[in-house]
Amino acid sequence: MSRHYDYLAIGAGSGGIASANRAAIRGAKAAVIEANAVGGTCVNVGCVPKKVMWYGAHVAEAIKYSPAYGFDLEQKGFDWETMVKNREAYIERIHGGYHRGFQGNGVEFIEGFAKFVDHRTVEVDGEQITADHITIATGGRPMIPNIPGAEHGIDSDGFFALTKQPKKAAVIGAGYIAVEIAGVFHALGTDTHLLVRRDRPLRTFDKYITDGLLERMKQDGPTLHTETTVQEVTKEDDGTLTLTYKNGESLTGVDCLVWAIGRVPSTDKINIEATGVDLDADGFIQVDKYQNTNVQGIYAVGDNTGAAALTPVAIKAGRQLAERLFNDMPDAHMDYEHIPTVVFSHPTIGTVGLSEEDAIVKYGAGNVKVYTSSFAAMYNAVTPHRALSYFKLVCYGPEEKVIGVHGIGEGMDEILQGFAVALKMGARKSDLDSTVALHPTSAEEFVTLR
Ligand SMILES: Cc1cc2nc3c(=O)[nH]c(=O)nc-3n(C[C@H](O)[C@H](O)[C@H](O)COP(=O)(O)OP(=O)(O)OC[C@H]3O[C@@H](n4cnc5c(N)ncnc54)[C@H](O)[C@@H]3O)c2cc1C
Ligand SMILES: NC(=O)c1ccc[n+]([C@@H]2O[C@H](COP(=O)([O-])OP(=O)(O)OC[C@H]3O[C@@H](n4cnc5c(N)ncnc54)[C@H](O)[C@@H]3O)[C@@H](O)[C@H]2O)c1
Repeated sequence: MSRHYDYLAIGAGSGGIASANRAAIRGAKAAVIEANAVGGTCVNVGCVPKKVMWYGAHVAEAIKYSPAYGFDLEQKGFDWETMVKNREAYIERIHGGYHRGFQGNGVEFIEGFAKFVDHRTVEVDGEQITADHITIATGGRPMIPNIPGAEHGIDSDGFFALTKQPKKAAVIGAGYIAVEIAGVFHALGTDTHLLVRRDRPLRTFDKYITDGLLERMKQDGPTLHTETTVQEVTKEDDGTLTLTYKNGESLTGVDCLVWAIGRVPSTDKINIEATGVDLDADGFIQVDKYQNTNVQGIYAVGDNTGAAALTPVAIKAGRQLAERLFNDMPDAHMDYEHIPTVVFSHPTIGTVGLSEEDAIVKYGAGNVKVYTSSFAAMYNAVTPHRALSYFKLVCYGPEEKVIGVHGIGEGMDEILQGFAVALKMGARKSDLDSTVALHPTSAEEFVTLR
C-alpha cells in the first residue's frame, strides 16, 4: 500500500501544521504526519501550558497584593491539580480545533513516526508514503546533562507532567525556560532556587533589562544562585535530592529538580542519511532563506533549523514556504530580522531589535544613543510592592532610527507587539515622540522618553 501527496509535512507542530494547512488552502494535496499529540511542543509542552501556568502565577501575585486595593480575601490555598486539570482540558479543546481545521482545509492527518526511505519517500508503521515536496518540521527536545545523578531530575516536559506541587525546587539553566519555570514555581508557593553558571540568566538580553530582572528576583524571589555549576546529584534515603556544586557547596532537601539547559533538534532518528540532507555539527538542518535544504524537494522549518526557536517563526516560515510552492510567489520567505520576543518572567520581558551592547559592536559607540526610564507602575505603586519597571530604546545615527526596544514590567508581553511593528517599519525616535501617549499606562513610557 502507498499514498502520494503534493506536500507532506513531518511533524504536526507549529511549522508542520501551518505549512500543510496553507498548502491545502492553495490547492495542494497535503498531509501531515505526527508521532505524538497534534500541536507539537508549543501546544502540549511549551507556550500553551506554560502561559496557563503563568496566568495561575499572575493570579497568585494579584491575590498577594490585593489587600492594598481593599480586598480582604479569605485564603483558601492553591490546588495544583485543579490548575493542571483545567490546563489539560483547554489543550484538549485546542487539539479538537486542529483536527477540525485539517478537515476543513482537506489536510490528511497521519498518526505515526516517520522515517525516510529516500528523498521522496517516508515510512510510517510499515506504509510507504511519497510526496513531491517534503518538509521536515520535527522540532526539538530537551537536553539532560551528562553528570552523575542527572536522571533524578526532570525536563520541561516533566514539569508539565507534574501532578503535585513540589515543596522545594531547583531549576538549572539560564534561558527562557529556566526563568519561566522558576518564576511559576515561586509565585505559586514552591521554595524555588534558580541555578545559573555565570553572573545572571538571559545573558544575551540587554543588560539594563536583566539588571531589572535581577533586582526583582532579589526583592521578590525566586532565590538566584549565580556562578553555580552542579556537578553531581544524589538521592537521599528520604527521597530528597542533594545537588553538589563544583566549588564543593551543596543544596539539600530538593524534591524537584528541573533541567532547563537547552534543546536539541529531533533530526537523529528519522534516517535523514537516506536523503543526503546536510546537518550542522549539532544536528540542525541547513536551510537557505527559502527553507530549502541542499536536496531538491526537501525543506525544513522551525526549531530543527536552529532559527529563533519561537512558534510564530515556525508558523511564518511554514506558511511562506507553502505560498512559494503552491501560490506562484517565487520570492515568498520568512524575514528573520527584527523578531520580537517575550519572556514570561515576573514581570514579563519584551524585546525586539538590538541590545545596546550588540548595537555598539555593530555600529560603534559614537553612532548609538539610548534612552532609558524606570518607574513604579501604578499597579505596584499603590501597594507596598513598589517594584520598578524598566524601559529602553536603542537608536542609531543622526536620525535616531529605533533599532532596539526593550522593557521589563507588568504588561510588557502585550505592550511590545505594536512597537515591533514600528521598529520593522523603520521608526525614528521622533516618530515615537510625535505619537500621542495612552494614559495612564506603562506603554506610554516608550513615546515620552527623554
Ligand atoms: C517550555 C517551552 C515553552 C515555550 N514557550 C514559548 C513561547 O511562549 N512562545 C514561543 O513563541 N515559543 C515558545 N516555545 C518554543 C516553541 O514551542 C517552538 O519554537 C515551536 O513549538 C517550534 O515548532 P516546530 O514546528 O519547529 O516544532 P514542534 O512544535 O516541536 O513540533 C514538532 C513535532 O514533530 C513531531 N515529530 C518529530 N519527529 C517526528 C517523526 N519522525 N514523525 C512524526 N512526527 C514527528 C513531534 O512529536 C512534534 O509534535 C517554548 C518551548 C518550550 C519547550
Ligand atoms: N517565551 C518564549 O518565547 C519562550 C519560552 C521558552 C522557550 N522558548 C524558546 O525555546 C528555546 C530553548 O529554551 P531553553 O531555555 O531550553 O534554552 P536556551 O538555549 O535559551 O537556554 C539554555 C541555557 O542553559 C544554559 N546551560 C547550558 N548547559 C548548561 C549546564 N550544563 N548547566 C547549567 N546551565 C546550562 C545555557 O548557558 C543557556 O543559558 C529558547 O531559545 C526560546 O527560543 C521561548
